[in-house]
Amino acid sequence: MIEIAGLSKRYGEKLAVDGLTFTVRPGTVTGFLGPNGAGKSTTMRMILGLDHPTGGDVRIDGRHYHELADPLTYIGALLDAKAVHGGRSARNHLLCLAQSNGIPARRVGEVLETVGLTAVARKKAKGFSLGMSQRLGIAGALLGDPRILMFDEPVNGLDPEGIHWIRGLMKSLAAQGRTVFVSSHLMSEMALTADHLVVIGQGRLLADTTMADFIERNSRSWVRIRTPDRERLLDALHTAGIAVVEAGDGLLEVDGGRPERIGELAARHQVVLHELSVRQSSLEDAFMRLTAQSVEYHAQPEPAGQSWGAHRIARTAAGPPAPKAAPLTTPTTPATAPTTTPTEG
Ligand SMILES: Nc1ncnc2c1ncn2[C@@H]1O[C@H](COP(=O)(O)OP(=O)(O)OP(=O)(O)O)[C@@H](O)[C@H]1O
Repeated sequence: MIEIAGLSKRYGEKLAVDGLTFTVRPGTVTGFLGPNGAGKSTTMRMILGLDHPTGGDVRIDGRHYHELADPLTYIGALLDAKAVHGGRSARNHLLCLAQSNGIPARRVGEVLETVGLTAVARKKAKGFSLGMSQRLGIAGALLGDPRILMFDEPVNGLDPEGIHWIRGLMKSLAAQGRTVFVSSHLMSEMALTADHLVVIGQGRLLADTTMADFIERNSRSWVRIRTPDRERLLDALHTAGIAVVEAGDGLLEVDGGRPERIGELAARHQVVLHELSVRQSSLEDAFMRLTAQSVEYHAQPEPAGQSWGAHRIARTAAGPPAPKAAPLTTPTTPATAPTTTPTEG
């Protein structure tokens, strides 16, 4: 277990980590998400005692990192895949780590096998691709057979087979009851791997919740309609008490995922439909909404409005709700209230 309490880190004027409190528990993969510069790596460095906190506390199974004898046997980490002496072979690099942590040399062969580097074990690390270096870093993390594993952006540089492999590895480590803490800035990646999510932005905690809860709160669907009989359909929808928004390009949208009622209503009023489709918001969109205020480096202005930024049609009695980002901090227990409000009877 990793316990983080009121953790802060200041670099001069920059408050990189700002009062973070959360716990990473065993038996699950916990995804650590945040946009670039959010403070993920700084937090991970403080967990490993590589950076000194300005305030707060980090404990690994109840102890500070520097209090751990043979720390690699408690917590294994991959922070920077290229932080390896390039002149050493993969095998020698791991042997040095093993010797300094009281780990038997036979583990070196085992972890090289696990990460698929046996064939290049005697090659110098400086010749490794980023993907091979990631695998070597993961081998180093696994070396001491630790109960806690921490990976900073582990899929970086891996090919699709490698990405598939690392997902499986993380899940199997968690299934063995280990604590697995993995950072990413890709929600879509975490959705496939993590059971729990800790989201930060500009060093602050934005969400600490289960993946299932995040999906339940943020999975929205709506019905998209294209019709040449726009006015007649609007009248019919209005009379039926169904709220609708105009989404530009002549498109109409109704919150919720029940196209049957709209299709039947259109048929009753002899309205021609050119499109009636159910659309689903992506978790990546939800993550971007959650962190929108805390993105440090914008490559370009905010993208032109998703449909829900579209203006509501004045004649509707009650339009569908604006999208809700997850609350600033969410409980670890599943939520009961869905974010989508039904718009029709
Ligand atoms: N040694 C340092 N000196 C000064 N500022 C630093 C230092 N390390 C990190 N920072 C700053 O602290 C903030 C958090 O950086 P950090 O690398 O922890 O973010 P991150 O979430 O890991 O980002 P990324 O996803 O881009 O790796 C950034 O603004 C960064 O510029």
